[in-house]
Amino acid sequence: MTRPTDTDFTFPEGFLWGAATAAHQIEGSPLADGAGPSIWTRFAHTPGMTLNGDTGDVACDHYHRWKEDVALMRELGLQAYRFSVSWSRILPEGTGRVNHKGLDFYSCLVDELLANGIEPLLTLYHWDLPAALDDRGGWLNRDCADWFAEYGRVLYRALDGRVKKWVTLNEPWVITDGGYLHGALAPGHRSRFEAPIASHNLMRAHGAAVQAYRAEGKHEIGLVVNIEPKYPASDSTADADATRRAHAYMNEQYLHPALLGRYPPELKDIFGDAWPEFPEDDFKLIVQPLDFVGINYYTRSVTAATDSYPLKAGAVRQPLGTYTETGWEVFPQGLTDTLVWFKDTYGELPVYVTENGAAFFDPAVAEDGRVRDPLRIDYLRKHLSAIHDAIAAGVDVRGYMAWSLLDNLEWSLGYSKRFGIIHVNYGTLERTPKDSARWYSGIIESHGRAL
Ligand SMILES: N#[N+]C[C@@H]1[C@@H](O)[C@H](O)[C@@H](O)[C@@H]2O[C@H]12
Repeated sequence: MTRPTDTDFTFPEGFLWGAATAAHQIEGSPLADGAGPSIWTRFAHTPGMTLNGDTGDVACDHYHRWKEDVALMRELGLQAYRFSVSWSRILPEGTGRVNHKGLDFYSCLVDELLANGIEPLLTLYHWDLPAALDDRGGWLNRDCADWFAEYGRVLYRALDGRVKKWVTLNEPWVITDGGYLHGALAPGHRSRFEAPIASHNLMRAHGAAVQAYRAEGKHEIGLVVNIEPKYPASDSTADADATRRAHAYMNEQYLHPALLGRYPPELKDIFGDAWPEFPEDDFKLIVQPLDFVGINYYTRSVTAATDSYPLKAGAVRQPLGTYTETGWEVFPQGLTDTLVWFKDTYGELPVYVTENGAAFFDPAVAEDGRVRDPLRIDYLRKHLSAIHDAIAAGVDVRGYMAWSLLDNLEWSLGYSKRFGIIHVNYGTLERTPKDSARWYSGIIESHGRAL
């Protein structure tokens, strides 16, 4: 990675600098104003499912503090804010009756963002399926494509024009690997037979939501995936094969159907008799022209053959590596490699880095009011430089959303991991911009030249 000089280091004109969150992780008040429960409301209230029994009942109380949070975004000079909508605030039963108080919350948030010169990037689905739809089979029910398109249409009609960048799904790999294969995330299923069905239906729902947008909307829509580049632990055939399987399973399983209209062949090997024969017609729905793809990047995996189920591949800890609080290696080159791989594999489609960040053990707010988080500044600096290297290599990267705006609910890990550039005191809910927020503010102001 080259260390740029001030003169030659620029990000493209219009490169969008922002931060990201998700509804269930920050809002709190999951049942307020007529909202219905989601699978995460249920999952977190099921004993043993989350660390310390942590729930999203309060979270960062963004549901009541959204104006304060937008003011903080303005203070930091954010140009964009990526957030998600809680489906069951809009449609408490998942389909049918619209809860207008829920719609009003997001309409007011969007207006406040726009009034402060901040562009909204709206994610339709960031893991919090209405519980009422899970009762009808959730992502295992092929009707989910119609449900999701109906939900999208309600939001498109209400917000399109004020919202000009839409995302259908956030990280379908995590939704199925966590929620249907290994059971660590809501709805907590553990089935190698269910996981491929949920994955496929998520992609059908993605296609249906994009189709619905093309009929209603006039702006941009895309898909957000998490990509973790895989590097073989040795030059053995076993490790090379394991790396190929892991790459296909995590990195190609959703982009291939969405952009190429087919699954990577390794998936049939991985799932064996649990891999269904999907109707060819499904791919006509799944493949829809996209305006961009969002890539969430956190780390890499040095991959070796293991007896893990069903992948038979696993990550090898690097003895000289630097690791975050979530056990992820800090490897900025992996972001450059990922962005170049995306362009080489899928072509010239515009890309946003829609999440990038790290959990470190942050100190409390000091007496001088600062939260000193040098490791996060170093992480963000190196990954922004890595993006610049990818841009220099010809990748059309359009923006960067730091994960996350606020310390928040890290799903099953509860409040134990802090990813925010803004510290949240979970007792008082007081917000304090960390040193990394002040640093990032300077990066935005200099359009990256201060890196
Ligand atoms: N873990 N972790 C941090 C972060 C998670 O908080 C987000 O909700 C996901 O989109 C993605 O997994 C990344």
